Amino acid sequence: MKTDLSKNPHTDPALLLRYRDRQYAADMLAVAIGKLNLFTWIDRQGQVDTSAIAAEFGLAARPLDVLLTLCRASGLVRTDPETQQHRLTPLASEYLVEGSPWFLRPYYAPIVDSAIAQGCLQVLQHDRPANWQAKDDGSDWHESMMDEGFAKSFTDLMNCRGTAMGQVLADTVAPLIADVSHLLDVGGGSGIYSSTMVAKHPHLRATVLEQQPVDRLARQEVARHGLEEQIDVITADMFRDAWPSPTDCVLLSNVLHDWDFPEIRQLIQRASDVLPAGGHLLIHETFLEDDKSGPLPVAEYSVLLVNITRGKCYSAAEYREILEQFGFAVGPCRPTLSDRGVLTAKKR
Ligand SMILES: C[S@@+](CC[C@H](N)C(=O)[O-])C[C@H]1O[C@@H](n2cnc3c(N)ncnc32)[C@H](O)[C@@H]1O
Repeated sequence: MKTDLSKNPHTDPALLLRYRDRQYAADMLAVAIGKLNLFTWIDRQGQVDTSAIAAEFGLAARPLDVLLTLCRASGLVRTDPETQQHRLTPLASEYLVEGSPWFLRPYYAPIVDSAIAQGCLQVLQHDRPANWQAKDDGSDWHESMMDEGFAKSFTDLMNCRGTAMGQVLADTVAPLIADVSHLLDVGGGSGIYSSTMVAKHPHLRATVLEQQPVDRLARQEVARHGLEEQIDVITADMFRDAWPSPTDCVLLSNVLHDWDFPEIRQLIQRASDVLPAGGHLLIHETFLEDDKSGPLPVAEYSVLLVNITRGKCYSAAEYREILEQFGFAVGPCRPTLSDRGVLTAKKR
């Protein structure tokens, strides 16, 4: 059935997405409390920096950053902005330190050995994404996306989320899109963001760049919306193949959070290479606050991402630093819908 993509919802589905997006956070906390006894150790030290925690528990940098972000956002740890030393808050001191009369470790015992908690511990120690929802074949999300059945189900997941979000994104960037003629939607999934953008801004043309087998799903969806004249879908590897040009606006929607810093730099460099001076880059994501003390829903979502992908949630400040290195003048980060936002940058 064809959807009117120019029609926005009247409500924000944030609560519904948060239930799903926070699914791994409780188990990650259970590991910190029940397996590592992290808070008792920090209490005994008084204050510690990240490298001391990594060395004591043998934890990898990417997942440890996600865990500490969750602890800050949950009001359990405070990090001094000058020294980057971590200390417990009174909440953690009272309830998460062995010897306290109010110690809550037994409360987490039922989930400390759950499949998700075991995955969290593996990721913390080995920096390897566990499998997607304990899939039997042990594939991580990136490998699973090559499988036709998994790719269909996950693309459906992103597509249903993207319909409302794409409409709001298209409105949020409307002043900027007025001067854009061709959008390149890299890792565009079902093409829903190109579709909503074109539906709202009929002067616009778009290209969705996707890998197999998602490219076929994108073609089907674009056809279902009757937008084949305005949107084409090309099959390419975003890291290896040339990005199509000319384009005056690149969209990276929910793509960078799948990757670690080397891949993020590579994708931003490729965007910089393909854009003319004055061209735009739109990063549509869940952004952490610059000091990584929240927001809690984004810190919780980051736990899910670190478990299933090679990425996590980043702050706008982290993206800003890379964007400036690759010749972008970075604009504001504007909220869109459901804890998401868009960071805009203009090629100098
Ligand atoms: C998290 S999804 C985001 C989809 C869509 N942009 C959205 O916001 O819903 C990431 C997408 O990147 C695609 N992708 C991953 N690696 C890729 C590669 N090497 N080349 C092209 N696309 C890739 C995946 O197939 C997937 O559709």
